[in-house]
Amino acid sequence: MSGTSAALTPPADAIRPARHPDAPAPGELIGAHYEHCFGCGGGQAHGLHLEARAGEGVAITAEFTVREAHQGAPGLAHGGVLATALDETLGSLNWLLRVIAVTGRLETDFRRPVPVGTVLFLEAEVTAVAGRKIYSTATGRIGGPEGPVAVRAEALFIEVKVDHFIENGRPEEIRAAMNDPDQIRRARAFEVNP
Ligand SMILES: CCCCC/C=C\C/C=C\C/C=C\C/C=C/CCCC(=O)SCCNC(=O)CCNC(=O)[C@H](O)C(C)(C)COP(=O)(O)OP(=O)(O)OC[C@H]1O[C@@H](n2cnc3c(N)ncnc32)[C@H](O)[C@@H]1OP(=O)(O)O
Repeated sequence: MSGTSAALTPPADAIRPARHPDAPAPGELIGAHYEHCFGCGGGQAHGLHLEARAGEGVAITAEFTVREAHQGAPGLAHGGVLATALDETLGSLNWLLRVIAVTGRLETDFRRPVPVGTVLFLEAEVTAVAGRKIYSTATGRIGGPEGPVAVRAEALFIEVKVDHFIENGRPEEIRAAMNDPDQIRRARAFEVNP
């Protein structure tokens, strides 16, 4: 059973997404946007350590290896962790648009169980943009990049100003992120439409 709610259907006046001229080249690895991000950061021992690469157009590919810490049922990935992998991959798309955006809505279909040790091959693309609303879709396959679909998602991201993080985040982490010596990561965390 699957379907998409009305909130994830772009309005009639939505436009096609435009890849930013300075977006990373297709095939280029997109590093972590934040060291302590549970989805992509290297500083999270039990995090997903998801690795994403720029694709053609406004598309991303990513890989995530399910580890013991990611179980829900014995030997199987937790559904929330799989949703995180989809969310993280979808979130990385915004780097190709050079827009800061947060997940407003994420609808997920779980089609096959995903055992520990499995590599999840993810693909995501932006399908439409309407004002601050960014519509996107993602799939996660097992057994190889062309393998069967285990999970898929439709999402709505909402563009925000950097103030969203500064006003809502905990001051300790905000200060530390602003002082990050990695200039690219700092820019990804805090620049708006550079
Ligand atoms: C330490 C700093 C680190 C900073 C990192 C920052 C950036 C990183 C840069 C690059 C990113 C790279 C990778 C990212 C990887 C991460 C992936 C994970 C992403 C996440 O995991 S991120 C966390 C979860 N996420 C939230 O924590 C959001 C909580 N939420 C809110 O903060 C507000 O809710 C907000 C801002 C979303 C909207 O609030 P708002 O006041 O600005 O705007 P408003 O409500 O008016 O909505 C405007 C229009 O969107 C429609 N709309 C809104 N929400 C909707 C919904 N759910 N369903 C259907 N439609 C919706 C309205 O209906 C209206 O539509 P209309 O314009 O047609 O009326």
